[in-house]
Amino acid sequence: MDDRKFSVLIAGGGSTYTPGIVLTLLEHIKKFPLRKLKFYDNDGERQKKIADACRILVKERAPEVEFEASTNPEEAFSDVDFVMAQIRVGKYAMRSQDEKIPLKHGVVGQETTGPGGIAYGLRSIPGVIQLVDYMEKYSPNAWMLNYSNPAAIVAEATRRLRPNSKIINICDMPIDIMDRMAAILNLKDRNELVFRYYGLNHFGWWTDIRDKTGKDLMPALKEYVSKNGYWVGGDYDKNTEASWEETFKMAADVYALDPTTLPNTYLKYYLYPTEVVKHSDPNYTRTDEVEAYRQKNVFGECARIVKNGSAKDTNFVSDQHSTYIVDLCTAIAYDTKQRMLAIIPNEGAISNIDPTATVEVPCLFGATGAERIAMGKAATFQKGLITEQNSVEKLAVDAWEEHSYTKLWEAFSLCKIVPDAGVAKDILDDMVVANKDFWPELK
Ligand SMILES: NC(=O)c1ccc[n+]([C@@H]2O[C@H](COP(=O)([O-])OP(=O)(O)OC[C@H]3O[C@@H](n4cnc5c(N)ncnc54)[C@H](O)[C@@H]3O)[C@@H](O)[C@H]2O)c1
Ligand SMILES: O=P(O)(O)OC[C@H]1O[C@H](O[C@H]2[C@H](O)[C@@H](O)[C@@H](O)O[C@@H]2CO)[C@H](O)[C@@H](O)[C@@H]1O
Ligand SMILES: [Mn+2]
Repeated sequence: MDDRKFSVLIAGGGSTYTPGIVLTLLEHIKKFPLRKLKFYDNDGERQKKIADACRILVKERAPEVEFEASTNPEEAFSDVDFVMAQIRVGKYAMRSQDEKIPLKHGVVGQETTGPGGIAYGLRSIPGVIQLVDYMEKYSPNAWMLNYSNPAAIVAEATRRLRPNSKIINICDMPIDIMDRMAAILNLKDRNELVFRYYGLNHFGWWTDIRDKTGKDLMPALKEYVSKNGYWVGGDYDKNTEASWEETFKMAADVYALDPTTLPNTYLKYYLYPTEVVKHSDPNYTRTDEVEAYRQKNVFGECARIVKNGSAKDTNFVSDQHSTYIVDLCTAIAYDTKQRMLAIIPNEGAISNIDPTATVEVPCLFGATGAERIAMGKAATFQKGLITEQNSVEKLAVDAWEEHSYTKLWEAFSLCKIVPDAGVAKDILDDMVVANKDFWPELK
C-alpha cells in the first residue's frame, strides 16, 4: 500500500442508504484511506437532514476526514477520486406510481421490473448521464460506481451514450444472495465462494459455486434452496421485512424450473407474475413500506443525532450493500483484480448472446476498471429469457433517445409480464401522464 488517501463523493447524498455507506467507509478507512467525503444531491433540504448527522459521525470517528455537502455540481464534483451514484429520479412519489399504475391494470408493479422498471429507467437515464458529465468536467480522472436503478436500463444507456466514460454499473442483489449461501453452508462469508454467474441485471443465474479448494457446493445449496429458497431464518433474518421474506422463500419455486442453476430472486416477477399480483395490494406497495420503515428510521435517527450533537450511540450499522462498494473502490484503487460482478457490455462474455447486450457477469476489478470473464453459452431457457428481456431494455433506451411512443409501447408489449399490447397501451398511457415532468415528450 502507498500513502494515497481518496476523496469520495456520494451523489444522492439524501438517500436512505447514505448513513450505512458512510459507516462502512469509516470502518474500512485503513483498507481504503479517505481524505475527503462529499455529498451531492439536487434536493438540498432532504440531503441536509442526512448530511448534518453524517458530519457529526465523521467528526467523531475520523476527524482527519474533511466533510462537505453541496447542491452545486462544480463544488461537489471537483477534487473527487470516486463517485458513488445512488439517485432516485422522481423519488418515492414516482416509485409509488411505478408500482401502483401497473397493478391497477392487473400487472406486476415493481421498482425495476416490467412497466414500472421501464418508467423508472426513462427518468434515470438523463439523471445519471448528467452525473457522468459533471464528473468528467470537474474530476476527469475519477471513477463512478453507479447503483442508481434500474441498473440494466441505465447501463444500456451509458454503454450507448457515454461509451468511454469511467462508469461501472453494479448491483447488490447477488451479494445479498451469496451472503445467504455462505450462511446456509456455515462458511465465513461470501468471499469463500468461487462462482460462475451470468444474465442481465436482476435477471441472472449461478451455474457453478465452489469453495477455495475446488469442492462443488452446488449440491448442498440446491438441496437447501429446493425447500427453503434463500431464506436462512433465525438470527440471520431477524430484521428482514416480510415482503423480502416472501421473495427469498419464493426462490424455491424459481429454482424448480431449472434445477441445473441457482436463480436471482428477481426472476420470480417474470416467472410467477400471477402469483405476485395475487399477493400485491394496489393501494399499499413496497414504497409505502419503505416510507413507513426505512425512510422513517433513517431520517428519525439522523434527527436524533443532530439533536444530541453526537452519534456515539447510533443504531446505524454498515451493511452488505456498502461493503461491496468499498471492496470495488479498493480493487480499482489498488489494482487487486478481485473477482466481482458488474453490469457491462457483453462483447462475448455470454457467447450466444448479442455482443451489444448489457449483461451481468463476473469481472476482475483493477486500475483500468472491470475486465469481464467469459461465461460460455447460455442454455436454451436462459437464452430465450435473456434475449427477450434485453430487447425490452434496448427498446426502452431507443424510446428515450428517439422520443418514440411506439418504441416504448413495443417495450411494454414485449415485456414478459404484460399480457398483451392492449394492456401495455393502457398502462403506458397512464404512465405518460404520471411522468410528464420527467420523460421526453413522446411522438
Ligand atoms: N443497484 C443496487 O443494487 C441498489 C441497491 C439499493 C439501492 N439502489 C438504488 O439506489 C438509489 C437510492 O435509493 P433510495 O431508496 O435510498 O432512494 P432515496 O429516494 O432515499 O434517495 C435518492 C436521492 O437521490 C436524489 N436525487 C434524485 N434525482 C437526483 C438528481 N438528478 N441529481 C441528484 N440527486 C438526485 C433525491 O433527492 C434523493 O435524496 C435508487 O436508485 C435505488 O434503486 C440500488
Ligand atoms: O425495496 P427496497 O427499496 O428495500 O429494495 C430494493 C433494492 O433491492 C435490492 O437491494 C437490497 C439488497 O439486496 C439487500 O442486501 C440490502 O442491502 O437491501 C437492498 C435494498 O433493500 C436490489 O439489488 C436493489 O437494486 C433494489 O433497489
Ligand atoms: Mn440491484
